[in-house]
Amino acid sequence: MCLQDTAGQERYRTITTAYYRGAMGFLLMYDITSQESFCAVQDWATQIKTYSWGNAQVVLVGNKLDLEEDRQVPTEDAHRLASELGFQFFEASAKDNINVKQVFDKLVDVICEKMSESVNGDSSPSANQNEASLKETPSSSPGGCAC
Ligand SMILES: Nc1nc2c(ncn2[C@@H]2O[C@H](COP(=O)(O)OP(=O)(O)OP(=O)(O)O)[C@@H](O)[C@H]2O)c(=O)[nH]1
Repeated sequence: MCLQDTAGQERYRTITTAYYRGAMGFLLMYDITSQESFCAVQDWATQIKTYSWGNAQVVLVGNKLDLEEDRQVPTEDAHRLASELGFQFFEASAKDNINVKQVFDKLVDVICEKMSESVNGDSSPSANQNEASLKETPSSSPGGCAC
């Protein structure tokens, strides 16, 4: 398994999209103490849908669960957005090692499920199909985000 950590900053966006092609899965992370980072999730999802292979799987992860007292993003909002986008969803803390293993296990699981569906002829992975796994942009403003 090869893991790439792409830069989250806007100015590196053109570079990071080059890494999307060929990726079988994505961990799309936001910070539960930052509404701004959550508001960017929809944009990242669109980027992934545009530049990745059609069968790429995504797990949405709200990080910094150890900072519950500073939470700005309600779990329900993120859960709703993940459902709308067709993503798995976890809250985690890299700092306190909460749900870190589970996040990676889930991503590998969903990738393997998709691969076995492909082998069984339910879908075929090919570059830039983009329609197989990633749902279209939700019609309404996702997750009550005010951005
Ligand atoms: N409290 C807490 N802080 C964290 C956690 N994960 C990361 N941080 C801190 O958040 C800051 C940003 O972490 P990074 O790993 O640089 O975040 P990033 O999203 O990779 O940043 P980019 O390089 O812009 O993509 C650092 O100060 C980390 O120490 C966490 O689970 N809990």
